[in-house]
Amino acid sequence: MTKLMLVHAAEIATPTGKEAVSGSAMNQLQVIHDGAVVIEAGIIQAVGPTETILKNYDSSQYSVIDATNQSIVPGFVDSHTHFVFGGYRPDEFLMRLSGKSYMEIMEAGGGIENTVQATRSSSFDELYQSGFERLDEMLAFGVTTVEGKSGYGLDHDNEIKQLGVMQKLNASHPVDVVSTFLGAHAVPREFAGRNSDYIDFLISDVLPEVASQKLADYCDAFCEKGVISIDDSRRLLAKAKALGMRLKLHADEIEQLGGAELAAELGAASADHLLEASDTGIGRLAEADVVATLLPATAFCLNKPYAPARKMIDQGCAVALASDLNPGSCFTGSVPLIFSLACIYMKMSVAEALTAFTLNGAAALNRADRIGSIEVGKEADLLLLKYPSYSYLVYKTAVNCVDRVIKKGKVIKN
Ligand SMILES: N=CN[C@@H](CCC(=O)O)C(=O)O
Ligand SMILES: [Zn+2]
Repeated sequence: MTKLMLVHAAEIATPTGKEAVSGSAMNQLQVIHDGAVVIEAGIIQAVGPTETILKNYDSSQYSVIDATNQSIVPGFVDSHTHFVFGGYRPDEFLMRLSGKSYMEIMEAGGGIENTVQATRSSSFDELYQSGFERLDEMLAFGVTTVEGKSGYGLDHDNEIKQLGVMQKLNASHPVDVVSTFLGAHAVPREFAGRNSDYIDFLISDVLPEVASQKLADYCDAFCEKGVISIDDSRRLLAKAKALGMRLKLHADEIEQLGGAELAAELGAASADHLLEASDTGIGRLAEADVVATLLPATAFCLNKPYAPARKMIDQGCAVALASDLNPGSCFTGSVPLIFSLACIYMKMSVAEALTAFTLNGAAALNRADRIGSIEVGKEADLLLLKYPSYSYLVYKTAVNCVDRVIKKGKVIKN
């Protein structure tokens, strides 16, 4: 049994609780100075001042890490990514730099469809290998749990292939992978102009297998003008819910369609993007306890206005932050970049951003009872930062502050 003790951390900073934290409570962290954490069998046994912990626990029975001059925060939970895919799309990035919009590129046959072709022609092993390397990169930023979506297969076999890759990555990589079925990411060429027929196909030919074989925990749709309509999203997600799956929704990213309202109506775990969410939609998310997952690196890469995080928190929403790592709109999983964007441009406090990237990310994956905070009984997913306070996550601007990563009580990145 691995027994680990971290002592003399300049600061242990964590949100607390077993569910999403909303509104003004997002700003309330528990901060312990000269703190210690006791871990046995991957589970946190005690957290407190080092002096108290050393009185109650015999340190000679533990591997001890001296965290002097360092701070400890929970492992980051990146609750929205598309990290399993074939091929790259740098040409589209350059097209956007010279003025083309994301939707113009997609409508001209590029965008997601490009990655669909490359993913279909990639083998399972190729996707597994590149997925593994991307998880390594995320781990280096302190991400200990990641959500990954299918949605680059858009046919039966290739959607199942992507989900299978994520299942194997979850079993073999130290980072935990939570899978989402995003067959409704776009309408593939074979179904061009027959959007509702494509949703019928997903409902009859793919979704039942995904649900019954437990290939994904969540079902999601890119609910956007010209992609998947509100009605088709509702039909698909209602069916997924009836089959026992939990729901997410790409909502109100580019146009205000009422995606936030739909996510609330269906009781989704999260509504994601929300750059254009209406005031009514924001109110509904707060009422229905749907986590508002914001992806500022995407707004940054697309040069769009950021989601109204301040308004959402002030209106009582639980906000999560995630990367949206994908080969098109946002090819970065940079946690430090996201902290900077959230605090400098979205007016979140560093404490709110930390809550958003840990406990609320965990809540967006229905795992807040197990991960997302440094509390007795939770899995020991912790980060030792190179600096003495969590405020350096923003103060040391856009630079990785993570020194060591502890996953389920084991040091996995030194
Ligand atoms: N908006 C839709 N899906 C992704 C982009 C996927 C892609 O362009 O490949 C997103 O969340 O940003
Ligand atoms: Zn996405």
